[in-house]
Order: sequence, then structure tokens, then C-alpha cells
Amino acid sequence: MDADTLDHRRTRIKICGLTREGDVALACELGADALGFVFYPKSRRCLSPERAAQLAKSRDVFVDSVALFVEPSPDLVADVISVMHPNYLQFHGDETAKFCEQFNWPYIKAFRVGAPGLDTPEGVLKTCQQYSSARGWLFDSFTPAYGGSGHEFDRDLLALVSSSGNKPVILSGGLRTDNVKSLITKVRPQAVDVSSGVESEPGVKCPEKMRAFVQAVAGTLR
Ligand SMILES: O=C(O)c1ccccc1NCC(=O)[C@H](O)[C@H](O)COP(=O)(O)O
Repeated sequence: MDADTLDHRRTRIKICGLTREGDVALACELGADALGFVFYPKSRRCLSPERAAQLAKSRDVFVDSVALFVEPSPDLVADVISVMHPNYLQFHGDETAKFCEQFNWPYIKAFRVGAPGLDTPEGVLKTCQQYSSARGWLFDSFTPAYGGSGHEFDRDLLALVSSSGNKPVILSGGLRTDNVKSLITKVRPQAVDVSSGVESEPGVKCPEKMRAFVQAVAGTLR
């Protein structure tokens, strides 16, 4: 591939838990591929559909928006779809495939690796395969907060999923500038997803950490 050609195998980046216009603008300027907005009421990053729509509207063209939920009511999801028109829904709880599919909207299923049933490579693969209608499988840590905790998990549990080539793998859970490159080499995800690793406090992104994270991912291939 010559130096003037964009490499389609580059690792994509999703920055999650955005709550401020300035952070959305910087994420776009740095080249993030997707931005995540949280609709889980217990999260300190939770937004109303109207506020998320306002933030998402300020993003650059061709940057995807993702709406995150934990076992939401169907009415909340329908409301977010109608107000914000996210590119993807992302489900972080124990939602069934049938639940995720009911909205007829592209969705990503997040898995809390280490939870019962997701604590062996075989268990992880078997659980994921129930979500063949998902556009991607996202792997996060198993914590009471459901996401955005900064906790890592045992990446060896992804061995079968990574080699199955079934679905785009999105690696998440405790990613930071100092560990993301080696974890990309180990797991070979299509994309990485980060929240607290680029924050100064929940919902407040740190420009230096965001820049350093994007630089650490740049040049890596899936
Ligand atoms: O960010 C939240 O507060 C959140 C709450 C409930 C479910 C999901 C949530 N965030 C999901 C994300 O996609 C995060 O980027 C992911 O959990 C990784 O977080 P971190 O380990 O802090 O990078």
C-alpha cells in the first residue's frame, strides 16, 4: 500500500461517554470514527435524548453516533431513535437478541467478559453467536457499573472469538494509551472503544489523553 492511500485495515476508534460539545469537536478533529452517548440513568455520563441529539448533531460528517443502553424500556430506545437518529444502538445488559432486533435498527451487542457463562473462551463464543444479527460484538469488563469503569479483563477469554472471524470485534474495557497498542496486537480487533481512559473525570474528556490515545492506535492494523 503506498503512502498516499488510506489503509482500510486501520483500527477504528470509538470514543464513548461524551457529554460536552468541545469533547465532540476534539474527538472528530483527532479522527475518531464513532462517538458514544450514554442513556443509562445510573451513569454519570447519562444524557437526555434531546441533549444527545444536540451533541451528535455537532459531530463531523461521516463520524458515526452510537446510543448506549442497559436493559432499557422499548419506549426509551424508540424515543432516542426518533430524536437522535443514531447510526447504531449498543446494548450493555442482558438483553436478548430478540429484544435488540425489535427496533429494526443496526445494533452492537456488548458482552461483560468474566460474567457467568462468559468466563471461558467457549462460553464467550457460544454467547456471542446468539447475536448473529448484531453488526458487531463489543467486549467489555464485568463490573456493577456495566461500562465506563476503566476495568480490564482477561483478554485470553477472547481467543476463540478473535479467531472465529464471525463478526467485527470491538475491544473495550480499561483501554489506555499505555496498553492499547499491545492489546490490539494480541486481539486484532476491528475497533477499540474507550471512555474513562481518556477522561479527567466521568463525562469530562481530557484533551491530552484523547490525543495520546489516538496517536497510540494510529498505524495499527486489524
Ligand atoms: O460509560 C458509561 O457510563 C456506561 C454506562 C453503562 C453502560 C455502558 C457505558 N459505557 C460503555 C462504553 O462503551 C465504554 O466505552 C466502555 O464501557 C469502556 O469503558 P472504559 O473501560 O472506561 O474505557
